[in-house]
Amino acid sequence: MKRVRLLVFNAALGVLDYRLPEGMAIEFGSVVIAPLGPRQVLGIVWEAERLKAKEVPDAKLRPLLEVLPVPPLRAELRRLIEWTADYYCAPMSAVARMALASSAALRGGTTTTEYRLTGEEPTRMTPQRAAALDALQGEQATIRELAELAGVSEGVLRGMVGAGILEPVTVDLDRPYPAALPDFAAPDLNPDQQAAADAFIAATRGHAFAPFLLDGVTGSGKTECYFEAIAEALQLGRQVLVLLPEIALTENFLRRFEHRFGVPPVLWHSSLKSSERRRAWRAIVQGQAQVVVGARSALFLPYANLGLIVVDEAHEVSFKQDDGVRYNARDVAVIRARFESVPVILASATPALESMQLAEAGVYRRIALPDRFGGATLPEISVVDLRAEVPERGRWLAPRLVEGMKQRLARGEQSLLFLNRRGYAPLTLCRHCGYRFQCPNCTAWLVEHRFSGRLACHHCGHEVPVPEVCPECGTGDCLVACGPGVERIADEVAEILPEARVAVVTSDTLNTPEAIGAFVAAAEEGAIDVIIGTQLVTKGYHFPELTLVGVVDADLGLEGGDLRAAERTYQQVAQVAGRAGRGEKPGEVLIQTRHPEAPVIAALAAGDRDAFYDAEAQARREAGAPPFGRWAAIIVSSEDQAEAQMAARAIGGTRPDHPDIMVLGPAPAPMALLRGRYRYRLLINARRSAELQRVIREWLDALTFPQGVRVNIDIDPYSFV
Ligand SMILES: Nc1ncnc2c1ncn2[C@@H]1O[C@H](COP(=O)(O)OP(=O)(O)OP(=O)(O)O)[C@@H](O)[C@H]1O
Ligand SMILES: [Zn+2]
Repeated sequence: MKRVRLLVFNAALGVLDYRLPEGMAIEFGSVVIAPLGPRQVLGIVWEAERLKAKEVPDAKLRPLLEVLPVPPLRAELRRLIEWTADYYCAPMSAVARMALASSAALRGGTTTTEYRLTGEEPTRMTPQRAAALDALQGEQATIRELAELAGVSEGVLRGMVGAGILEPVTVDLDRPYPAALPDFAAPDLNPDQQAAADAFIAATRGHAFAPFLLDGVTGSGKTECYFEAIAEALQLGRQVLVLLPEIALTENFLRRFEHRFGVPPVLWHSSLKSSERRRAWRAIVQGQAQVVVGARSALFLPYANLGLIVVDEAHEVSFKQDDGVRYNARDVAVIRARFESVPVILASATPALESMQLAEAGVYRRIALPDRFGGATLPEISVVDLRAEVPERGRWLAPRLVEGMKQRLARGEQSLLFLNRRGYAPLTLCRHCGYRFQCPNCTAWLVEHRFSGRLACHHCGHEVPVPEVCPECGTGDCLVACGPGVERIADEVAEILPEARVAVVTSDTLNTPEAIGAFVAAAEEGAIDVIIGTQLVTKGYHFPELTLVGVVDADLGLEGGDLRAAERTYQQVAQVAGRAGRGEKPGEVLIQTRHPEAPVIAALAAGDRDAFYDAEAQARREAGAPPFGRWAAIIVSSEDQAEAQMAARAIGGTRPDHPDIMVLGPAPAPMALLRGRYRYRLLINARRSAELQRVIREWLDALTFPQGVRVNIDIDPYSFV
């Protein structure tokens, strides 16, 4: 009899033993189906000595049912799953789920059925059918996805299939992706770039763990350098993973990649259609997908023969996942590279302090690109002290910035205004009674969006139409907007530069690949004079005619208790400043602030990056903050406030007594109510030497909580709300 230990996809059970039936062939990493009570469960065959399970006598073991027809997860990936679960105190099954990503892809079947419009007019028209006809032009997807797109029920669409208005199409999931050509359009690199590329190429050939920090100023051509390493991996027949911080950047990357290698890379992100997802996953496990570019979820996929990992814009906070498994994709990418014995390149113009520190300690090899490519110079940065240079009443742009924009418009150049606030105004209140619009589910104001005529919560998605009268006092026409969002700045620009063509760029307006593509094309063609955007436009883009950048409110990021607030402000402003003057014409940056004396603003104005990093490192060292000490958070939540508070107190009351660990709280979270759940937080500060995870696990494992209470552990937290 042979015993098999499974990691099962059920967080409560975790690990279970089974019997291997006669004639069934498995290996470690095989993906299998096993019985669980009256149901079935997915599992991965694991090394028994690495997973603890409840001892069950042989006679009681039930047999495995089936081995799925996919390659077993390789040992390197199994080790990564173990490491991630252990480090982030997450269930292993939750981590492993990210490797499998699509249960449909596991189930044989190399084709699937999608539907599209036939062009046939319905003989019986209904409002739903009309809506579907309208929304589904040019679309092809499963019934469920089409129903979502069109906002009608699946039943309506099935009826349309019956009536011949929609037709099925068989999609081949194993049709190969076209081959990328390493020599399609190789650039001439300048000497610095060549040195960087040579180091990356040698490491890629070497097939050993080699972490790099590619620290190059904005516009230095970091992408071109790591493209050379990708070309080398392609020559060697090895796969490459490129992680980008957000989907919005992939469109731009795609175009550059295609320009360099002749074909687009394979995309991976959360909004892929199910057929695209299945096709990509299968090509990834079979090694046919050569270069995969994606958001952080691409990190755990079962690559057949990974040869290189690139993390671009590696300083970005969005690499940290803030729900489910709370991992940092940048850090786990380095760990994956170590298990896979491959190089990993972290690229950024504004590296995280943590990465700088590791480079200084010699753990990462730092490769510098100190100059912009092609003789372009870094922009001239100056500070606009809003206390001295006051914008006109009811306006937000200081006269100097307005003047600069007028000049750019007259010269046919572009300006970019950065304000990290979506919508029209962050707070709306009643002039008559002072009523403030607040989200019923969250500790947050509702943000007015004039484009859509709605008040929206940016945390839970709650939305209401902007009311005619105040819901509190019933007065009409009494709502006042407080503070600016990008939409309000757009109104101001329309008043001061009525002839300017303006694009507002936020996740509300740029939410599809088509919209992003159209924006980039318009900006490149010079069809846009003024871009007004959130952090979405701060990085990655290259518009040669853009010569003026205005930071509308540099103080915004410094509010709130985030321990990395100064660093984040530095990065955002330096990145957005880096969009100016990338072509032949020099760039200018104006930073509006009420605190010109703040160290981060002063460092930005002086262009003194080292001074900023030194001061920041010093402050963190004194606070025992990362990378010198460590933080962890425990977040307790429940729909019942008393229950949440009690659970938080129980945790606080049993805090470990440990010389290297300090526990702060529990206290109500700054976001005390989020999506209808009451939240309490504990913050843990530890020395690097403390076995932080073990201490937290033992501490919490000893407690039991009511059903409705969720206790989340956040190791190396970025969010302090
Ligand atoms: N060797 C080269 N030959 C031709 N064009 C180049 C070369 N190096 C860089 N460029 C061009 O210069 C521009 C800036 O390069 P790139 O966008 O890679 O810079 P970056 O370092 O990633 O900047 P950022 O951090 O600001 O995004 C791009 O349009 C790129 O195509
Ligand atoms: Zn809300």
